[in-house]
Amino acid sequence: MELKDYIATIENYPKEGIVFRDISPLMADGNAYNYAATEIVQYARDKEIDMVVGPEARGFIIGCPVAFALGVGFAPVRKPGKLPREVVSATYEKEYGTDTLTMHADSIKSGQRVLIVDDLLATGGTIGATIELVEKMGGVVVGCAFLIELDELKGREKIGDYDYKVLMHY
Ligand SMILES: O=P(O)(O)OC[C@H]1O[C@H](OP(=O)(O)OP(=O)(O)O)[C@H](O)[C@@H]1O
Ligand SMILES: Nc1ncnc2[nH]cnc12
Repeated sequence: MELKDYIATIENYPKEGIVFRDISPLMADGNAYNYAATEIVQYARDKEIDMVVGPEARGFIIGCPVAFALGVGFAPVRKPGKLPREVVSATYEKEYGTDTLTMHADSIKSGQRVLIVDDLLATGGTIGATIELVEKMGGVVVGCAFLIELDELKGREKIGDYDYKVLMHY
């Protein structure tokens, strides 16, 4: 299946100069959605994953079906103020200023093997902070999977030597 047929490209959204890659046509097509999630499940199958972790909001869309298919739990990464119990936090640099992500402090047990799933890798700030959060709780990041990588933004550098899988490059 040619997954790029299910990605909409919107120029100058949400700001002038940004080329937005929209996954909603892929989500709207049952075969494409199933195919994409299954590709990630196959990547993860032999990694003995204990938990899938995904950043809000689009990381939930692809991370939850992957966790369900693997028969493991899903732990959300959220923006500050959204989780009601004790959290761990990680702050990362954005193009202008900083941003913070949080997870419930008990959402990963020490030694658990974690797959991080998100829709898109851009500058890598989100994946870098998510790896930091998982490791703060003693989790072991055994893989990272994305539908899309925007190669020019070099988010790959934030992943370093961690294993990763991408279904589409732009
Ligand atoms: O590699 P980065 O530069 O960190 O960018 C990638 C992140 O940006 C988008 O999420 P966004 O923060 O727009 O939130 P959303 O999923 O709620 O739309 C995308 O879903 C990734 O999580
Ligand atoms: N160009 C882009 N398209 C869609 N989601 C994004 N998240 C960060 N950059 C993005």
